Amino acid sequence: MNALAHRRFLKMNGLGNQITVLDLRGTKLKVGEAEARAIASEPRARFDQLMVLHDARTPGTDAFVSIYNVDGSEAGACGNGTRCVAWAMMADPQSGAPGRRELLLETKAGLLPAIRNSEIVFTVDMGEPRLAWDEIPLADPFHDTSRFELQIGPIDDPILHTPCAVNMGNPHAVFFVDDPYAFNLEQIGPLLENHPIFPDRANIELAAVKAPDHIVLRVWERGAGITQACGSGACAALVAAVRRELSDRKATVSLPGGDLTIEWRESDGHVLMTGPVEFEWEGTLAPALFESAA
Ligand SMILES: N[C@@H](CCC[C@H](N)C(=O)O)C(=O)O
Repeated sequence: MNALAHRRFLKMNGLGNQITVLDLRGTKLKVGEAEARAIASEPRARFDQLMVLHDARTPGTDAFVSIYNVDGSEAGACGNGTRCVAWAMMADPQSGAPGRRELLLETKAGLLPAIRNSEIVFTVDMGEPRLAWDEIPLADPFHDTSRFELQIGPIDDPILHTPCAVNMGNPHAVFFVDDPYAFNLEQIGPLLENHPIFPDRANIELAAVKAPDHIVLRVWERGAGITQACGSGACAALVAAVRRELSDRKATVSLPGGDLTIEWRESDGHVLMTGPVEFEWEGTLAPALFESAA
């Protein structure tokens, strides 16, 4: 395979979460922070997250996936992007493996089995949430991360306070509120994402439990800002709601871009995320974008 050939990319979305899938399997090419930012500046390849496919590293897996936010930072998990990768590998008429209904992906956060339920609906096993303070990670040793001390706004009348921390392959802080749309997330999001309590920064969720099986959610994403949907954020919100005894272990999570079904499975503690993907267009990226990493 010629490493300097133009590389095909797929522009997709998962409930409006903008995803670009770039297949570098069969090459030694890599994308780093600078390359990710350069690709994000290409109008047709612009993304919230870039999913880069590499040859499998672990026997039994189908591909290793590197994940980048639009600011160039690397993430361990992206639920919506993983469903898009599953479509690209199982259903894309050009590169998909026809007939394949299951595959096993690997990211730096671990193994992610994916199942194709129908033409565009996929379930990803997002694994077990990590809940200890140093696994989130938090800067201070909170014994109970289901309600830890953090607030913004006036000390005696905070705007938001006492979130629940969950690591779903990436760090999340879930604030329970009555109406997620009543907050200026554009303003609050960056303050909380970069709060010193989060040494690796964090994704910030505003969640309202409307019924034991229904959560309304908005997310400020680390490295990407407000997105239409965040799959790992939806998983974190469900896990946080169960930890607070606010919801059932299976619920619909309604995001601005649409609904995901999330289940925190009792039998093995894994979190399953089910939802659709949409293919938008394909294009090619010039080799110059990868030269520095070749
Ligand atoms: N949109 C994603 C989450 C992507 C990663 C996140 N911004 C981070 O840096 O942790 C999803 O669907 O899970």
